[in-house]
Amino acid sequence: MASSDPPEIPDYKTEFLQSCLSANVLTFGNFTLKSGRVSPYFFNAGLFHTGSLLRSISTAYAYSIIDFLSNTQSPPQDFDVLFGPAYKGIPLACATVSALTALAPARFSSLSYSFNRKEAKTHGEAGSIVGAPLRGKRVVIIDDVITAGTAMREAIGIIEAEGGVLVGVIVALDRMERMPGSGDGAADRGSAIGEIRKRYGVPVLSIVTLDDLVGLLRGKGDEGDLKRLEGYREKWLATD
Ligand SMILES: O=P(O)(O)OC[C@H]1O[C@H](OP(=O)(O)OP(=O)(O)O)[C@H](O)[C@@H]1O
Ligand SMILES: O=C(O)c1cc(=O)[nH]c(=O)[nH]1
Repeated sequence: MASSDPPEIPDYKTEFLQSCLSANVLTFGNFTLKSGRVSPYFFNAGLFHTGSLLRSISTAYAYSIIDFLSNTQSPPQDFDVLFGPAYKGIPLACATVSALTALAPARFSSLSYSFNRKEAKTHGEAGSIVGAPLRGKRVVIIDDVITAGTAMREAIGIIEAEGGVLVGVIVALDRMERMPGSGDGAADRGSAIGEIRKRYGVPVLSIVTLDDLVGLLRGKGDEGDLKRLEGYREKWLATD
């Protein structure tokens, strides 16, 4: 491999990126993000809505978790609950618990899922948590992306309020960008992912990164999209 070539990535990551592109989960244009930042690309996990696409994304999350656990000695070696923040995290948590159990039943068949309601229910079982109760449980959060970290901070707050212990986070795509906020222009600004790692001392995994996407698009994707993506990465690339 020539030194200028992008590093090789495992097959499951390439297949995952290809399925994102063919299902338009990854699209190119002008998108206003939750934080207000305008991005030339967007990851819409809601489009993984068929059985085979859901299976593809959940298997990719499951491989990433198993890869991580088999290559590290540091905690967490085990966790009890996969928590998917409403709304897009919900099917991701359910499907990934199922994928982990299918791939490694001895290890994961008693893993649970859990998610929050955006509005608390006041009748029937009431409350805002659906699935496994979190009290005393080791919890991993699963979501699609983290940009400013607002959704993730909210999810961590819910887990803490319910008495759970955060032991890890996994997202599909690491956008590798600086946290939007007051210091947008500052060269030393880190990512929301980096902040979570530092603040909570937990691993934050991703199936793929923006670098993986750029590597795949080089020579294959639309030249204009690739240029805009590279320009955006150069402008907002995080320092951590
Ligand atoms: O890091 P942030 O700046 O918070 O942005 C990322 C979050 O934004 C989107 O969710 P959103 O809150 O739009 O809700 P949804 O899942 O209901 O679409 C996305 O699914 C992430 O959870
Ligand atoms: O930052 C966001 O709001 C965001 C980015 C992205 O790629 N996908 C998404 O659902 N939200």
